[in-house]
Amino acid sequence: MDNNIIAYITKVFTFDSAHSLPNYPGHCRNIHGHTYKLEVTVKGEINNETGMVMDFYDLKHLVKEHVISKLDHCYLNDVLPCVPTAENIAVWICQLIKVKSPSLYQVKLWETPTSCVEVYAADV
Ligand SMILES: Nc1nc2c(c(=O)[nH]1)N=C([C@H](O)[C@H](O)COP(=O)(O)OP(=O)(O)OP(=O)(O)O)CN2
Ligand SMILES: [Zn+2]
Repeated sequence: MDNNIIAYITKVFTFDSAHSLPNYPGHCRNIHGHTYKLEVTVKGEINNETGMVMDFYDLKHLVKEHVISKLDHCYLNDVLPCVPTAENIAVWICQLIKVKSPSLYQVKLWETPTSCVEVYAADV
């Protein structure tokens, strides 16, 4: 394969967390839980020797160690320094991963099966 070919690889995770949205004009101001689905995308050149942008194994362990372990079965209001909306959680995750992996491209966070947010590493 020629070098310099760019690809985007994505690893998918789930975690269960509780949160509440203070001052929200509805029942989401009460503590409730979600099974969040997290999609982490890394962009890079396909390495000629490995045939990979990044080993899925390495991406999995990076995200589990630095993100999932901090959020799973936790009360997000106690973890994040801001209101734990889907948007803020995704930005927080994106910043954490970007420090560890500069080739991070995008974080997509599903709060419910019908509600998601996308944050691009270039924007945080
Ligand atoms: N922009 C945002 N809006 C809302 C957020 C958020 O994080 N960002 N969060 C909530 C609630 O926490 C909760 O997620 C409710 O979301 P919603 O999509 O309304 O959930 P439903 O189960 O009611 O979804 P349906 O599929 O439409 O039944 C609220 N808003
Ligand atoms: Zn919620």
